[in-house]
Amino acid sequence: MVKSIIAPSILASDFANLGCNCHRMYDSGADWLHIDVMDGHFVPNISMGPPIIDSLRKEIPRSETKASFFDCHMMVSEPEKWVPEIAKAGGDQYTFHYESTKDPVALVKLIKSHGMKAACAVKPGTPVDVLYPLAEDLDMALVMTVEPGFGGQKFMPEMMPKVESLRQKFPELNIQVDGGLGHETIPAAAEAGANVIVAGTAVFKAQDPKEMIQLLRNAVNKNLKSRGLLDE
Ligand SMILES: O=C(CO)[C@H](O)[C@H](O)COP(=O)(O)O
Repeated sequence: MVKSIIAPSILASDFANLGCNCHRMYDSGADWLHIDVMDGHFVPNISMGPPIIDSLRKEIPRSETKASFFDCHMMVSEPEKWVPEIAKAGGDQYTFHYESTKDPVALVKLIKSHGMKAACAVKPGTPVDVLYPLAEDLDMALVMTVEPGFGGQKFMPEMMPKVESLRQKFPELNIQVDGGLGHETIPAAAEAGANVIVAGTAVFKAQDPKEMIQLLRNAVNKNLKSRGLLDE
């Protein structure tokens, strides 16, 4: 069984008011915060790193009763290098790109040995079957629905067969989609079986983030229910 998980991407936040905006997301019903770490090498953009995660963790301590999960999407070369620092800064999940490592199995072990959940992402040009041998050991698979590097891009519906194949093969796996998700594109992602939705622009720029988060959740729950997979 799986749950709907809505993870606003803080890349779309006003960085001058980051802490405040993150509280607003959790207060609006977000389950996770999606934290995009970019190194200017694996992707053509630089965003944020361990010092910002550390500050956010001080602002949003881990809690049994309130949402506080930090989902760190590592768009970096040499992902092995940053595992200890992200763990120390307060990351809960470490998503590396399949394309960025020679030894994904060893990397999954390293991430888990640092007390984090391990997830693996594929870029649009990477076939999803590279994830199949890893899936049993992963806490989540991420199917990118834009080329990684920038927020506000157009959703790629042609990635949906990847999501559907993963859901067919691994019914209980957390399957995340990231890039261009919002009210027009959520039906396709939900129908394909995605249960973890990253949305930056759609949620942060919404007049009512709470309403947007609920809209995304409703679409996911409807599909999971129809598959008999919804963890209520
Ligand atoms: O990983 C990312 C970019 O590489 C972002 O998380 C993603 O693009 C979300 O932003 P938006 O919802 O605005 O498309």
